[in-house]
Amino acid sequence: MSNPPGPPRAVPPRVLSVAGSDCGGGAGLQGDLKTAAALGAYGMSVVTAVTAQNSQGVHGSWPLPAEAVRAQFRAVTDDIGVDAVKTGMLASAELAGTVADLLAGLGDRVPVVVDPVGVSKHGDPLLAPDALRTLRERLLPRATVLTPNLDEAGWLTGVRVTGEDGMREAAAALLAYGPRWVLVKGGHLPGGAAADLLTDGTGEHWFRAARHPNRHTHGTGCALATAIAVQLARGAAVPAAVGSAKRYVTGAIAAGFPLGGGIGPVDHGWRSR
Ligand SMILES: Nc1ncnc2c1ncn2[C@@H]1O[C@H](COP(=O)(O)OP(=O)(O)O)[C@@H](O)[C@H]1O
Ligand SMILES: Cc1ncc(COP(=O)(O)O)c(N)n1
Repeated sequence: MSNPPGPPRAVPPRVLSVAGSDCGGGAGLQGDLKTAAALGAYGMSVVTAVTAQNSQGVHGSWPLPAEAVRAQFRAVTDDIGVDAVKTGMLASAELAGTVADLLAGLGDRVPVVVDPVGVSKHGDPLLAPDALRTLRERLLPRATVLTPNLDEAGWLTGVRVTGEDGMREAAAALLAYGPRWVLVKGGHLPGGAAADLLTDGTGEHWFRAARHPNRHTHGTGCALATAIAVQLARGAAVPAAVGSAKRYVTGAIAAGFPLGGGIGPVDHGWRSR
């Protein structure tokens, strides 16, 4: 016996994460899918690389063939469709170029949040050094929002950021590569506040939260970027999307918990506990 047809169901915003797999579940595509689910979106993933990592560090990393990345992307976009994309770990110059090509095929309508992941919280590399140029020249121009932390802003621009003036200088240098907006994350600056600067070159928006002493911050940047993508997928303007994502990640950091013997994960599901 089949169910009688009901009213059409609302479809949640569709968010695609193009990222590395973190088997430990805190960052990468696992963190992205948890974030999307926590915020009521439908998450999908294109795996760029498999990593073996946990709270103590990254113990191995295996990029996928470009063909596998293309096939995953096409499987999603040809059938299911996407309302926003988030990119994270891209592993190599070849994969960064492949992803840039795929995004170009998507057209300009779909917002793209580019998190230029370079190293893990433990300092382990997640991107080959020769990928920098491809990232800068091919990915950054397609970004609706680019979300570097201070180290990433430093290696993308050569600006050493040690304070809020340096964040402004790095943001201006990054805008020259073509992203529509830049969010320089000040999470690693010393001081009592975790302050992030959002700009499109016409003004500044500062997002400040009290710095939480919790050391369990694995996955902060991934959660923030995906939460921005979720709000953009819903049609929010960029400043509103970042404000909402900042509130989400601040709560997730405050609730981060000790799993493993090192840096534990943020709590993606904090709002439902
Ligand atoms: N201890 C903390 N307390 C509150 N917010 C933080 C803390 N650490 C980082 N953040 C915030 O988390 C977000 C991610 O930033 P960050 O940790 O710098 O990124 P990444 O994970 O890329 O290194 C930013 O909004 C930043 O301000
Ligand atoms: C697959 C993958 N992507 C991104 C990060 C960065 O997250 P964090 O900076 O919290 O280590 C990571 N560790 N692993």
